[in-house]
Amino acid sequence: MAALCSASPAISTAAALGAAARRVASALRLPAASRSYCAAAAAPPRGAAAAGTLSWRARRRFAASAASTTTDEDEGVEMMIPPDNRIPATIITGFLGSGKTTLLNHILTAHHGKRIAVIENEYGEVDIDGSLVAAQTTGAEDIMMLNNGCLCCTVRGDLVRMIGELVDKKKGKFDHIIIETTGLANPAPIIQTFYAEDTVFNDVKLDGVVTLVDAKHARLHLDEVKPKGIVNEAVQQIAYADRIIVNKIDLVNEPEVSSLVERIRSMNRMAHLKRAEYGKVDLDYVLGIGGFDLERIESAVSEDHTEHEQKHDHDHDHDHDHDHDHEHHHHDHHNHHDHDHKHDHHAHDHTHDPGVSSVSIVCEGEMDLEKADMWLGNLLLEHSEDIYRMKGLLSVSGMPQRFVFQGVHDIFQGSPERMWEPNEPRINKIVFIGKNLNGEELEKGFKDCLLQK
Ligand SMILES: Nc1nc2c(ncn2[C@@H]2O[C@H](COP(=O)(O)OP(=O)(O)OP(=O)(O)O)[C@@H](O)[C@H]2O)c(=O)[nH]1
Repeated sequence: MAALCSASPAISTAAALGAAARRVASALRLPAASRSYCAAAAAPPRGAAAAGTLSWRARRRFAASAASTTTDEDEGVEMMIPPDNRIPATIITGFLGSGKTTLLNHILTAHHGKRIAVIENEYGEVDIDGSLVAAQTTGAEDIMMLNNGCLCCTVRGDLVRMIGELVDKKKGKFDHIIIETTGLANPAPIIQTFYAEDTVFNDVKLDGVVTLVDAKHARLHLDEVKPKGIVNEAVQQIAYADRIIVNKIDLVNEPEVSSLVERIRSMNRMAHLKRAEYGKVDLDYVLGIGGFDLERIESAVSEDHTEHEQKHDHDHDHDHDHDHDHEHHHHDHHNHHDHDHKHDHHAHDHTHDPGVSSVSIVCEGEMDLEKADMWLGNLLLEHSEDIYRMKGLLSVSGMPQRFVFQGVHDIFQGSPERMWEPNEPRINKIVFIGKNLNGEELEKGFKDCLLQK
């Protein structure tokens, strides 16, 4: 497993810290020769495949995303690496009755030219939803049912088997897989399946997690206090989303929607958010979104901030209607050219929800790789259970490219991306979504990794 970036001295240092730290450490700490290429590692989801396999997977992924910068040292591996033409898969989640099937039906009956295979997980139901039967005759290439339990727990193995079957028997006959989870599913283990299982990982890539939120009832579920150790699925579904659809807005008034949107934003500011009736959104909002592609991370991270600074710009996907005013809006990221000093931005730490929140940190300067390595390693070692989602963009000292990364708990992937422009401000950004996040500590830890001048 340590062979991922084996020349890295940080691996041995981090070994003492344990598996998660070691892998994260190897993700950032690279021998100079391979920095431009091999730059990531993944930790195994709990109970998943061996770490060595995952490291290899990670390497393959990153090589695919940074193939143009291969070094001799890695050529042997690179030659084994196919281009990433795996089939994209979208997870549709959302609490019971939030409108998942309605959205699925909308997708299947729309004219998008995509051939879609559907895996539908109905908890304890036997028959396919009536509306889907109609859809089956039009849009769906294949519909498979998982009826005997919930995807996130008892039938994960069935999901793996079904994806395997789809790929074996029907490869080339469909372009996209949509998985509709039960309303009670926690998306985390389902996401992890895409990284942990060879049969899935080799042929299928996770495109994104789309979460439906019932505008009328969501509050009830979000407020529900669960017994110790039991997750609130409604919260989890929002926290892991790449796209959020606040559905059923016809059933509530505007202030109610706005306050719900504000609350959702406090839990996940990385996801795009739209309001809808009967799941009616543009298809490119939900399909082909690349929420798990490193190439898209920068926009995800950037939008997180521009949203707060461009409250009145409605030209893009975000719902800007949240009316809570942050004190930190005043920085203009576009004016960094005018600054010749280090310009730090404050962490946005939302505390509306005592459980899940998001913390975003932006600061200018160059990261000390070793420090960032150790910090992130230790952080994940101690808090990977609480850190649901993480995305970032770093300016690493000595690395000519921008380094992008994303993570889900202890699964971490990162890669050098495009070159920094000569006059481009070296801005580092990181966004966390999770439980019990301490914004101040995170901000301090992140900024302490900056190279001291
Ligand atoms: N008024 C209103 N009803 C909606 C809307 N979207 C969906 N519904 C209705 O809400 C009910 C539940 O929708 P589904 O799409 O079955 O919800 P689901 O999330 O798949 O439900 P489960 O599979 O049971 O978790 C259906 O009767 C839908 O017709 C909406 O925007 N407005």
